[in-house]
Amino acid sequence: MRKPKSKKSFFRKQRRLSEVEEIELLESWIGFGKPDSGSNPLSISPLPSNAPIGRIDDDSFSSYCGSTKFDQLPLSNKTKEGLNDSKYITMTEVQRASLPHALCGRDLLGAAKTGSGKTLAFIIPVLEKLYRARWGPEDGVGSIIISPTRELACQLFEVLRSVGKHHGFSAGLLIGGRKDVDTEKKRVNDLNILVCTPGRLLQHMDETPSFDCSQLQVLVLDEADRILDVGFKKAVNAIISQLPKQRQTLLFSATQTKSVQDLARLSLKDPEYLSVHEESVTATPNHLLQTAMIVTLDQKLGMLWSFIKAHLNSNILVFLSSCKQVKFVYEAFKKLRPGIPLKCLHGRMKQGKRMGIYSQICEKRSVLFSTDVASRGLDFNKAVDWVVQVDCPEDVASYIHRVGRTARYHSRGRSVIFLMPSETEMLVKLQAAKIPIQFIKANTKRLQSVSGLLASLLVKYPDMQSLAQRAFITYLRSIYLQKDKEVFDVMKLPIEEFSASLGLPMTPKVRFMNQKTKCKTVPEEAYNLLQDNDVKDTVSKASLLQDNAVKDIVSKISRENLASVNSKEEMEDSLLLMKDTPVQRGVNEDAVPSTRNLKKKLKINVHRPVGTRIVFDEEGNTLPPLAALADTKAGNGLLQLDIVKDRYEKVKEELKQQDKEDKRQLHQRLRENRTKKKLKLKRGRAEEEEDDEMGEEDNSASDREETGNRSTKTKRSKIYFDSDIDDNERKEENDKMSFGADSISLEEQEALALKLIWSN
Ligand SMILES: Nc1ncnc2c1ncn2[C@@H]1O[C@H](COP(=O)(O)OP(=O)(O)OP(=O)(O)O)[C@@H](O)[C@H]1O
Repeated sequence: MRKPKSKKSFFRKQRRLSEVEEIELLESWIGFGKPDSGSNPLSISPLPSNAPIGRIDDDSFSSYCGSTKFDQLPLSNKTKEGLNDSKYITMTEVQRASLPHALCGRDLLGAAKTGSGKTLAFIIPVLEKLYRARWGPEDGVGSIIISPTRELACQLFEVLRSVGKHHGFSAGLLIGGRKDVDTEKKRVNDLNILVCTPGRLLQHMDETPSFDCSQLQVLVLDEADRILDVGFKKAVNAIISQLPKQRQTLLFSATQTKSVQDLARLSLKDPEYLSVHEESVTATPNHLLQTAMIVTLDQKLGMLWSFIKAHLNSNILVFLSSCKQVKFVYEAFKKLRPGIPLKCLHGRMKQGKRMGIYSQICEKRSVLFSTDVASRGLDFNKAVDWVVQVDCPEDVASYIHRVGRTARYHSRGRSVIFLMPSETEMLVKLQAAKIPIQFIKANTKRLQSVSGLLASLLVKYPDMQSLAQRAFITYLRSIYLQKDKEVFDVMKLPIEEFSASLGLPMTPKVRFMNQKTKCKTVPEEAYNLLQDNDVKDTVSKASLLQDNAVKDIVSKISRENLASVNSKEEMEDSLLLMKDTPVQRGVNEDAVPSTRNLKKKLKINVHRPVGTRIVFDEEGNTLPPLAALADTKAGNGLLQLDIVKDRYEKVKEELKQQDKEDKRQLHQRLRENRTKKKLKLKRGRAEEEEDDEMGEEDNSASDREETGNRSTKTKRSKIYFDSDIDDNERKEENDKMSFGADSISLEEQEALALKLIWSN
């Protein structure tokens, strides 16, 4: 709802200085007209008397373009002091390129690699613009900085606080997940700079009566392409419709949008497009060493576990595709105790906890399991050594942002992505986007399988079983919902093996997957073409076909196009081997990490008897081998295996029954709860009506309170989604709302309505 224009604008006009006064003011604090030709090699030309406030003429503009240090720019002393205190002396490339334009008041689209210092490129102009306009508390909101996630908003707020600490502006952090909305509502209009997520900002625009942005001077969208993305489309359109058109707009991201439609929504005025690293050989930071491995879905967790065990002294950021997967892997690995602190971060966590995790990861060696909530903008104090992408990102932009959490500013970093054989098309896309990746193989001697351990955990901790089931379903759903069908095909996934790899005794039903189409993925003729009987016995049909797909894709990638990477020795690692890199050597089919070989070598132990005791050493290693299977190697192996299989089947059956019973009980409980809630609501309304009749003579204060309460009771509150609950989860919520398995049937609803009528 657009509010009527306040009287403030009128007073502000009255307060505005004459042009001459403005120029004098500028001169007094930025030293125009007094070039220090002695110490400063780049003397600053005086501002012409007719230059509008906040703009630099063409001559002086070009001299600023050559500046390399912040103190060579016409910045206020307060900003300069703030920069000095924060140890920002020399400008980065993106700052050098964008600051002169932004200080001229131009609209900007800035694109530069991750970790290249884009934050200061918009924080400084925000401070300067308001300073030049002599913004004060009574002027209200002068600048809005929008970030797609809460953590990033907090980080931006901290940078603003440290660089702007000598200024007198008030700034506020408006993000979801905070309960004190009412306090925020009272104070939001006194703030000059808002750092916020789209959901919370829109909530204030809609619900806070005094909220006024009509005087806005600068709008900043950090991670602009994400904010202009479909996920935020409605919220952003609603926000922009309430902002004045006369403003400066700054858009920054490592993967900038050029979509005319997107930009039209922002009504940019003759914007400058600065793509700082467009000429660069790579789209990712130069100090980042990127690798890829072919890992089948059922081997992912074993590979991740082995990776963590091989890098116990590193800070590792692990990306998974959904909150539920993060929860499961985090809980399971925590119980298996790898010997390094584990943390998790996802959109479903309480805000306080999320912030705690974020600051902890900046300090210690640890492993952080996260959804894409941590993929954009977060700096982690340059502390991340490794980025591991267990699940493939949705697109190239996502990949760039994820790996960009390491190798920030001048620091080094490494990354590895686990690609399933069916996802190798992603490599072609990454290569086309100038991302240099080396293929690596795992050192099979160091690989440890965890599926057996997980199966035991699931028996020991029943809660873990539902976590595993949900992780399984949400993963498949996330693949199913992916837009890029060239890369993501849920029908190509080895579902049974995946389920077993999570330790599940049986494969959960996946409603959205049609079994018939599933069979189509592996045509019988294609399988028969493979003559190797030995292989036929041991390897699933699906993985064989996927092997061929890998080879096809790898052959597409030409050696010449790959940018040079650091020496092999540097990358040789105890777990990751660089020796056979088919991408670099050209096509060598033998060198392609075959799922067949991996499968043999990994020996995933899905048939280990459930409930077998696991013994750990002090580092969290399991003490091998598990007795039952060790015996199979001995003479009585077959007999032992039969016993184990029998027991496994029995437990499987028991769990199946238990599962059915649990589901039945859960449904019953949900039904009861709903009935209770409805009855309670009904009773509450009846009481209120009674109170109304009795309390007609109450004083006005209590009347007001009553009206307020009632309005909150009857008002259907709007849901402001925060960005950082991942899209899949959101879709899932919607699914639940519309087709929820637990929703009551029509008959039940009718019965319930009758019950309510009779109870009156
Ligand atoms: N001029 C500078 N001098 C020294 N350090 C700097 C400078 N500018 C930025 N940095 C540091 O570089 C790191 C990355 O900066 P920043 O977070 O702004 O990068 P970014 O380009 O916004 O990254 P992303 O694309 O991931 O959001 C930060 O730790 C920041 O403190």
